[in-house]
Amino acid sequence: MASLSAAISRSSSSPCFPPPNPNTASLSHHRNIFHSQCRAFPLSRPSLFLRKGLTLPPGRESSSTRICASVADVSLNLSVEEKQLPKGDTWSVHKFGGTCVGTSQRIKNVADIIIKDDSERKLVVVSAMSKVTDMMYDLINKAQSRDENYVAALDVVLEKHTQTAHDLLDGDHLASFLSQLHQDINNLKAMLRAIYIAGHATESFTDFVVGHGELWSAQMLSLVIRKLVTSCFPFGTEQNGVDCKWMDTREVLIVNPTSSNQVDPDYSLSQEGLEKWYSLNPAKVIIATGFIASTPQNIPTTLKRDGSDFSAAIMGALFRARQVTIWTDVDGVFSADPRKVSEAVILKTLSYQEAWEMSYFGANVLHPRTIIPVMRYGIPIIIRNIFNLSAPGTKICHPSVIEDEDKQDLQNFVKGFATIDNLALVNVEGTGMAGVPGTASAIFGAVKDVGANVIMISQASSEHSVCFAVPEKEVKAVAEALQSRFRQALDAGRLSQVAVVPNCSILAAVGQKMASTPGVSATLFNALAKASINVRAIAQGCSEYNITVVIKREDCIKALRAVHSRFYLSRTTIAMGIIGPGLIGSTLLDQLRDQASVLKEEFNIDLRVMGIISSKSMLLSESGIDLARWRELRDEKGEVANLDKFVHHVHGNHFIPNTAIVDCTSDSIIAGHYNDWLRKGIHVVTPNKKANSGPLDQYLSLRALQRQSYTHYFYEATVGAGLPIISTLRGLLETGDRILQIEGIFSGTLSYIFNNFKDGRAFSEVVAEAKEAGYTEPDPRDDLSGTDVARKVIILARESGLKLELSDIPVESLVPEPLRDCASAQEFMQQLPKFDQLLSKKQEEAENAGEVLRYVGVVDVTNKKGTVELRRYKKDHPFAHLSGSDNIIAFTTRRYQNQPLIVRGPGAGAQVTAGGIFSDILRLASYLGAPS
Ligand SMILES: NC(=O)C1=CN([C@@H]2O[C@H](COP(=O)(O)OP(=O)(O)OC[C@H]3O[C@@H](n4cnc5c(N)ncnc54)[C@H](OP(=O)(O)O)[C@@H]3O)[C@@H](O)[C@H]2O)C=CC1
Ligand SMILES: N[C@@H](CC=O)C(=O)O
Ligand code: NA
Repeated sequence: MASLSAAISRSSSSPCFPPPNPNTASLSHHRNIFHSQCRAFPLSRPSLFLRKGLTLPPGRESSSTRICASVADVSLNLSVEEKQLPKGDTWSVHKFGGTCVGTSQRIKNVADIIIKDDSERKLVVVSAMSKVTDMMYDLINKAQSRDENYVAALDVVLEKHTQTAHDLLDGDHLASFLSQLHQDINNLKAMLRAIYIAGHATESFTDFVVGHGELWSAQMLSLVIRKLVTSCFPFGTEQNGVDCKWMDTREVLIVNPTSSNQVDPDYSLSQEGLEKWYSLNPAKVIIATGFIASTPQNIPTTLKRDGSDFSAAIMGALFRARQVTIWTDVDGVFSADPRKVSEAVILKTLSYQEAWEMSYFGANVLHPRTIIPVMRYGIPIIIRNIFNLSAPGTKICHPSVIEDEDKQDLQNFVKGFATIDNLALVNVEGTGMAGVPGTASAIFGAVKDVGANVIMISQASSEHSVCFAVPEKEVKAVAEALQSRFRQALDAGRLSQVAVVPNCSILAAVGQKMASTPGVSATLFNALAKASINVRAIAQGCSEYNITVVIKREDCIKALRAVHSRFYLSRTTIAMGIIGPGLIGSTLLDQLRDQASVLKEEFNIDLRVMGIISSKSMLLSESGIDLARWRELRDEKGEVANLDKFVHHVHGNHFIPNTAIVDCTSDSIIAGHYNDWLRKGIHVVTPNKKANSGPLDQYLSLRALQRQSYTHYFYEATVGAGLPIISTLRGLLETGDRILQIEGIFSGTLSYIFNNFKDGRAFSEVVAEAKEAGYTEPDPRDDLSGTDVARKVIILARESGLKLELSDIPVESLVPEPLRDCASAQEFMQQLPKFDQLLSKKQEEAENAGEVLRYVGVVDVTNKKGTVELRRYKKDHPFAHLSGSDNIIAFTTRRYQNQPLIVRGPGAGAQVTAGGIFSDILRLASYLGAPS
């Protein structure tokens, strides 16, 4: 060691290490380091002098003064008043990190943002260009490990800044910057040489070298601003950019090291330094170096991790700024880690305390120490994304401000969720602990002795156990220490065990208003219970800023999603599974696609189609299928249909509060699952008539189950498609009316056929048109046979309280006898023209009698029976005046006895049917709490 210090001492006069140039402030620091390193001299006076700002000896002006003066310095002509630091609302502070100034284009963008900020005065803190700080550390590492490559590495640093300066500057600005840069590089070369010779760099040497990145970026930015503003105001004086100065914060910011490799700002010395600096450099725009500072002994130092954020916060406090904006590359603080929770949102506001809590739990928020300086003066910090200026960012401020702004916001109760993984729980248990003072002290004393960090503690008031979480890697030592510390108590049975529960995670909910809002923890635990997450331990501080639960590590993401969605997703977010993307299903998907954003924005209804299944294939999605592309996605990512897997997927995501299955098939097997789905809490919406017109006992049990379970089953489109038939009937019944008869034309297909089967047209041709128009059932024989009408009659009859089976309704089939057993609908359609005469004859007979044919259904509630038949009506009868696929349904009731209540309109077709299903889905959302 003796030889090393000798080498350093010698190097001061060595030709390899040129004597410091007294003309620059940075070199006066340089000399201080060098002196303190050699322990040969006390602090040099010139630098202290500078910071005190009393006088500047000739040739000893600060580098900032020098650079500004090289353009035109009018500041020295200002009055004493103008040289006094104005504080308060006029200042806005910005901090730009390394990525924000990573390229010349980005530096220009930063300059643009600063110019556009219309605050009266601006203080801008900049970091070194991205990667430069690492490059500077690398120089030191190379030099002290005697690697000659430090020289080449320094050339790279020089080249990077030279290139950037050429991109950004020209004329005098460029010349003055390059001259300073070369001077600095030469000095660094000399210092690095000394480090190379010594094979060692002290902390202050390192801090001095590393801080150059900030010096260069601050100088460049200030010159770019001058240049840009000058080009905008070529004839101006004050606006012409002269009023922008750069600040070497080592001349202002004074900090004291603390024991934990941190620093504490010395506010009064810094304030003094700032006043002096400002009296020499009064400016409305100041570009200050982040990260670097000096000790009270004038030794260069840094503000350590996240130092530039800290610099900005301290500056904000010193200037009593209006606000401090921290520019980064994210839109703000998320409500949860967006890599784990795709639904995570950017928080508009956070209180200072909430920001602390979130950052403790590893969220990407400011380091707590960054918040302290501004919190003292209630200065808000805004975190914004430089790459997305349209995002307003997250504002961290005093809670009273938040209350004013966000009174309505429910999510204010719990702001965010965070997790800590790789923990173990330690449980010390035994009857001998209760009422014995000192037990907790003995437990945590033993933990401290092995240097473990206790992350959370929980003790039940029965005092029979103390449980705490420590990092997994420390748990073995902790357990051993406790076993040994409590050996006697364990042997004597006063303690029953020291148990370790490995593989745990902590989930924390953070929110200031949790303290004053009853039910927050109930909601949290309810969400965990719903997702089947077992909670191992719980802690809530008296401040109630966070509730912490310990869970199994494997449950962590599931738990995070479950609780996040409970607080952040709208209560009317519905995970939907669509079965049967045929004519009606695919029309529904298109309607959902077109309407989804309006529903979300205006009604807070968030409908997510998590799966689509046909009889052959299915498409599943974790967060919701893009409905603009579902057909392509099905072709690309579709898998073989598996109904169980489908239902499990749609219902099993744990993070969407509601599930609905929409059955758009006409399949009775699918309808047979409704019971099971409702039992599981899955809501069902369908146009499929099979469940309600199937076996009576199954129908009755389905309805009973629905009523008991608070799970909803809607089927308006089963009768009259989108027409309000079921809802009208329900309305009458529920308000105490008595239904006497429901009579009508219930088949859109048969209505269309008989509205158009005239003027000598062929029956089969009109049937083909009805099929083409999408009015028919998948197999048109279901319509022509009268079965479809019979099913509707049964549905309405049962709705009215009649206990009828489908077989109780006699039907008159229009399907020619020989075609009833055709293998397929297609074959039936091909054969049908052969039988056209059958119906033509009936039609002619009616026509000749001045009548029309209509296929009607009747629910005779009084006589408890239903009928379905082809009838003839006079041409002046209301049923004779229909068009298209019109249905007409007349309700004769006690209230509507003389004049029946009539509902009429298109009763078939893809759009109106899908619209009816969609309307049922919205009815479900409104039952779940959507605004009306
Ligand atoms: N058309 C209208 O005006 C009205 C229709 N409705 C009802 O709407 C429903 C749908 O009619 P529509 O769209 O015309 O029929 P489609 O035949 O066009 O579509 C039926 C869909 O269901 C799928 N499917 C059938 N069985 C299964 C199964 N077991 N599992 C999964 N998917 C299955 C089919 O898939 P794949 O293609 O693979 O077989 C197809 O995607 C019917 O119940 C009908 O009564 C109600 C009111 C009016
Ligand atoms: N095929 C049916 C469709 C509606 O239920 C009809 O024609 O009415
Ligand atoms: Na309807």
